[in-house]
Amino acid sequence: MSVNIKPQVSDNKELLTQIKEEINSRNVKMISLGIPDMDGRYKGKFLTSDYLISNAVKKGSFLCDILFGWDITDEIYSDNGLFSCWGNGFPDVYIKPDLKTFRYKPWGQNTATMIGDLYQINGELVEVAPRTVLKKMIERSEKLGYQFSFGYELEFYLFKETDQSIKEKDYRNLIPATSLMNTYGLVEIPEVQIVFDEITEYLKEYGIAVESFMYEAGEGQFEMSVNHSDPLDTADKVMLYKTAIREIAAKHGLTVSFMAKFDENMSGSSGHIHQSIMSIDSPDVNLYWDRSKQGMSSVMENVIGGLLKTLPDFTAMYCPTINSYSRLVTGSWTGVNVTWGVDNRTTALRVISTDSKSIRIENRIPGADANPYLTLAAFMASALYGIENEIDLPNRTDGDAYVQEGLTPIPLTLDKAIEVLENSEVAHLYFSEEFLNQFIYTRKWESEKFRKTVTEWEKKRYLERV
Ligand SMILES: NC(=O)CC[C@H](N)C(=O)O
Repeated sequence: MSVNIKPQVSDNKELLTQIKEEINSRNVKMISLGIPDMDGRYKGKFLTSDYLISNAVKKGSFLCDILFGWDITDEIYSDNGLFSCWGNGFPDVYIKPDLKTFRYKPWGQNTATMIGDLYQINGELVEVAPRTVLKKMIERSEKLGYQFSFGYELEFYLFKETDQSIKEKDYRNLIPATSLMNTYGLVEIPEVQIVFDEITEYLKEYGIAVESFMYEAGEGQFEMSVNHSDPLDTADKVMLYKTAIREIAAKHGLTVSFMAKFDENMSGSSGHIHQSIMSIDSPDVNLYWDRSKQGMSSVMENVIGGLLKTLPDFTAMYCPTINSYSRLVTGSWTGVNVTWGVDNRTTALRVISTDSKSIRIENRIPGADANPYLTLAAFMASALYGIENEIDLPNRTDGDAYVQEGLTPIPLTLDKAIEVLENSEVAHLYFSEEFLNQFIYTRKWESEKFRKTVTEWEKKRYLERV
């Protein structure tokens, strides 16, 4: 929830009054109203504040359902059986704003943002929309009495480039914002510091708390985390955070990349997820802590059991692009096998069991390129599966998980990950058929596009040799 809106208010009438006050006092002219698409990107329309208040808050804002009919480059999918396709004539759907998400945009041109839910004209929620998918998973967890809490770490690269210069250079020889590898370095570089001062200041006013930033293990790579919150709020924040950093960096002539592995010689960009579970009845009690043991509870053991059992099933959601898999390599600080450990950064799951409040599980598989609504839904499905079936705690891995024998690898290509997801019983128990079909189709499409591509690597390797 935005800091602009008083958090305790849940009544729509009162929220609307506050939004009107914000619009007037800050002279907001345009409001971007959007939803996450299948890749977790913020898509929708800019509405005038007058139109939003007089019309769209009640009736929603209409747009073509093509948002789920094309890929990341806006190329239209060819299957006429999809939710959105030529065969259906691309009808309208509408976004109904979630009033709690209103945020004044301090770096904008008298603008604010809102996120909504996507409905069909008949009033039904769009089943394939990622925010619908996550909301349904939340409903399911709440019915069982669980309130999930998530924090999100994101790594990204900053380049001294614009969209135009990157195109002109044909994506080669991009200049990083810092050209020295200096992980955890505390040397202040004024031109970088200014950007991060602005980002943290603006994000704070925007209602997205960021505690720190650091130089990561790549030239021009940084890490900045989104503080923990409930699943929907976290996913909303991650989507807006990515958009915000992109916009603020662009003001300084910089381009941000959340690609999982932009260069094989540089560190990958992760989207590590930190997670714990509270009881709905006592939201301050972390159910992962067992007081009598001064450590991990049986709920936490079951969750780890469920997560490990289904890590391969959901790898396609944690690593959704062709490029995601170039990040998953030995020694890259990411998990590559189905393992858990205590404060072990070589395993897929890292248990952080400091104290009764902050005991949690870090999932180190997801990349920064993943859709946060789907990574959180997948995480929740695995956790609920573990709890509902009382899955035993698997053996823990100590030491270097990259070199130990007998460990099961997670799927290491998109094709493999799609195949496992398609055959997953658990996925079909926790996600709707309509969503799974759409998601799997879109990932197969990515894979097929790549299969037909001749890469630079292939040319350099084979051209005059074979
Ligand atoms: N902060 C870290 O642990 C490094 C993570 C690593 N860059 C990854 O891609 O997973």
